[in-house]
Amino acid sequence: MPRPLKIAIAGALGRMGRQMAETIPADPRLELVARFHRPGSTGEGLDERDEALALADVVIDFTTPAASAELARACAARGGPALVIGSTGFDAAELETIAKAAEKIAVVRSGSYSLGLNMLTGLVEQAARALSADDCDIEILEAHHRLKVDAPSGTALMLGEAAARGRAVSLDDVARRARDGLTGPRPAGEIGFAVLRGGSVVGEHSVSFLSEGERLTLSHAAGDRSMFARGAIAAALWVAGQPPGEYDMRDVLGFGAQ
Ligand SMILES: NC(=O)C1=CN([C@@H]2O[C@H](COP(=O)(O)OP(=O)(O)OC[C@H]3O[C@@H](n4cnc5c(N)ncnc54)[C@H](OP(=O)(O)O)[C@@H]3O)[C@@H](O)[C@H]2O)C=CC1
Ligand SMILES: O=C(O)C1=N[C@H](C(=O)O)C[C@H](O)C1
Repeated sequence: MPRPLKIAIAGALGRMGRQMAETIPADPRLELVARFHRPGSTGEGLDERDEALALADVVIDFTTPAASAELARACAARGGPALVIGSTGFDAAELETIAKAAEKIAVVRSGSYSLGLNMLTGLVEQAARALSADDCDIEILEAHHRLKVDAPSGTALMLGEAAARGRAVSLDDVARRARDGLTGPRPAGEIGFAVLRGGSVVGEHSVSFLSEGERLTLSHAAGDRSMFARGAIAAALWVAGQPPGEYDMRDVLGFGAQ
C-alpha cells in the first residue's frame, strides 16, 4: 500500500478550510500534515506557512485571489508542493502569476470541485453547440450565501466558458455581466449573467437556453460543502503525479475535450 499523500490546508479558518479539515482525516489515502492561515495567525493548531509547505506533497487552497496567487508564487519558488486552488474572483494579473508558477509546479484550479457541476459544463457545451445564437439566448443565473464576496461566481464563469466553447466564441467577447437602466433589446449571441445573494445558500447555478416559445434550463444545486471537499481531494490525489502545468477538473476527471 502506498504511503498516504501529505496534505496542507491553506485558509484553515475559512468555511472551506474547516470543511477540508473535517473531510481529509476520514480518507485513508491522505495525511493532514499542516493547516495554515494568514501570515502570523497562530493558535487553533495552526502552522506557519513555510513550515507547512516543507511538509506537504499538495496544498489545498480555498482563500482569496490575492492569497492564492501569492501561495502559487511561493510554492513555485521552492519547487513544490503541488497546488489545488479553489479560490474564485481572480483578476488578469493574479491569473498570470498562477500561470507563471505552473511552469514550475503542477496546479489544478477550478471554480467548482463538484463532480455534478463539472458534468453540467459538458451538457451546457453540448446544448450551446446545438442551439444557434441566431434564435436562442443563453442566460446564467447563480445564487450564493450573503457572505460571498465575488460575482459572478467562479462556477457561473465556468458555465459561461462552456457555453462559449460550444458556440466557438470567446466569453470575453459575448459576456453581459450585469444589466441596469435603459439597456436596449438583447443582442443576439450575448451570454448573460444574473446574481442573487442572501442567507446561507451554498451554491445554485442554472443555464437557460431561451428561444421563441420555449426554454430549456440545466441546473445544479449544492446541498453542502462536503462535495467540494471530496472533489478537491480527488484533484489532490491526481495532481501529485503530474508534471508542471495548469490543469482543471476536466483533466482530473478525464473528461478531456468535450
Ligand atoms: N472551487 C470550489 O469548488 C469552491 C470555491 N470556493 C471559493 O473559495 C474561496 C474561499 O471560500 P470560503 O471558504 O467560503 O471563504 P472564507 O472567507 O470563509 O475563507 C477564506 C479564508 O481565507 C483566509 N485568508 C485570507 N487571506 C489569506 C492568506 N493570505 N493566507 C491564508 N488565508 C487567508 C481568510 O481569512 P480571514 O477570515 O482572516 O479574512 C478566510 O478565513 C472563495 O473564493 C470561494 O468562492 C468556495 C467553495 C467551493
Ligand atoms: O463562495 C462560495 O461559497 C462558492 N464559490 C464557488 C464559486 O464562486 O462558484 C463555488 C461554490 O459555488 C461556492
